[in-house]
Amino acid sequence: MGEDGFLELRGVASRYGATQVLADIDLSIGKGEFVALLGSSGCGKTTLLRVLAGFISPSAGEVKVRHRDVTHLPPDRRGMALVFQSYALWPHMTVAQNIGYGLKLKGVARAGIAARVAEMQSLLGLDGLEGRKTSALSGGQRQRVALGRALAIDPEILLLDEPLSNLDARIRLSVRHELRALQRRLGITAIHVTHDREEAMVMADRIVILNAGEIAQQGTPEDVYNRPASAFVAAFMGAENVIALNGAPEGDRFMLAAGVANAACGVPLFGRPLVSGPVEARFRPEAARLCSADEVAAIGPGITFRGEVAAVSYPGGHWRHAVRVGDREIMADGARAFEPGAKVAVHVPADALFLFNSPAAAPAPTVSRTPSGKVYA
Ligand SMILES: Nc1ncnc2c1ncn2[C@@H]1O[C@H](COP(=O)(O)OP(=O)(O)OP(=O)(O)O)[C@@H](O)[C@H]1O
Repeated sequence: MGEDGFLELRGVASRYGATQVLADIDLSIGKGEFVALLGSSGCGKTTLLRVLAGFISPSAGEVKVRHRDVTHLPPDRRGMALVFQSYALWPHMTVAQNIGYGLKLKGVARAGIAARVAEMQSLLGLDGLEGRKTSALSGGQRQRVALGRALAIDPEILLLDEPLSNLDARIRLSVRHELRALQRRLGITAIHVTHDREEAMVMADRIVILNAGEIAQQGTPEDVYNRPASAFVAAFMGAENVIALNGAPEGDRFMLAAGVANAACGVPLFGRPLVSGPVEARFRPEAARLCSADEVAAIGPGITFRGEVAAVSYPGGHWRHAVRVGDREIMADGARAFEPGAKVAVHVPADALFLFNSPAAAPAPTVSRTPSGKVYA
C-alpha cells in the first residue's frame, strides 16, 4: 500500500437535527488499502460512508483526497463510487444498461460504454447476461452488477455499504474472497461498512471499530482481535465472558487477588496501563480450556476458575458449556462433553485474558505499585 494519507478525514462530525451521530472522526487511509468500518446497528457507519461519498455534508471537519479538500464537492466529482446494500439497480434495465449507467451520465460515447461494459462483465463473471433484466437475476448476480456499475466509472475509491448482507451464507463466503481479490488486483482503495466481525476480519487490511459515532479502536484484524483497547472492543470482538476481579500491578505482572471461584495468581501486564482495584476480566469461550475439577494441574500461566456445568450443547467441532462461576454464567468450549452438574475448572491462558479497569476504578492512567504479598480488595 502506498501513499499514506491518500484519503483523510479530520475532525468529522455529523448530526441529524439535534442528534449527534458522528463526533470528531480522524481517519487516514492509504492508497490501495481495504478498510472495514465495523460496528453495531446505529453506530454511524453508513453516515460516515455517506459523508465520504458526499451525500451528507459534515457539520464539522473535512474530507481530503490526495491532500485536496473535497468536503464540499458533489458526489460525482470525488472519484468515488458507492455500492449500496440494496444494490439500487434499475429493474427495468438490462445488466449492460445498469453497468453502463454511470458512463452514460458522464456523456461517454456508445462505443466506449459498450467496451467498458464488456470488460466489467468479463471481470465479474457476467458474460452472456448482458441482455437480461436485473429483476431476473440471483442475489449474487445482482451484487456483481452493482459492483460492475460502480467499477465501470474507474473510481479511485470504492465505498461498500454492507454489499454482502443480502446474500445467503454460502455465497457470501465466496463473494468475500472474490471482492477482496478484485480490489487487490485493481489496486483500488476500498472502505467497506459491515456489522459482521468475521467479514471484517477476513477482508480488511485494517478494521476501524465505531461505537456511538466515535472510533473505539483501529488496527489490523490481528490487533483488534488479540489486543482490544477497551472492554467494549473486547466484547464486540467476541470476548463476551466477563468476571469481576481485583488486582494490582507489580513489576511487569498484574497480581489477581483470590476471588469466589479463583485462587490468587499473576499474569503478565503486556504493557497494559492497569491500575490497582477492580478489573473486568474478559475472554472468549474458545480460548478457555475446560477440565474436571480434580485434574487441574498447572497448565501454564493464566487464571483458573472453579465452576459447575449448567448446560452443554454441540454447535459443531467442540462442545459448548454454560458454566456457573460464582454468581456468573460463562461459556467455555471443550473437546469432550461434561454433564450438567459436573464440577469443572475453566483455565484461561494469560494471553487470552483481557483485563480492563472497571470505569470507576480507573481515574487516572498512572501505574501504581503495591507492596508485594498484599491481597488487593
Ligand atoms: N435521515 C436520518 N434522520 C435522522 N436520524 C438518522 C437518519 N439516518 C440515520 N439516522 C440515525 O443516525 C444513527 C446512525 O445511523 P447509521 O445509518 O449511520 O448507522 P449504521 O451504523 O450504519 O447502522 P446499520 O448497521 O443499522 O445500518 C442512528 O441512530 C439512526 O437512527
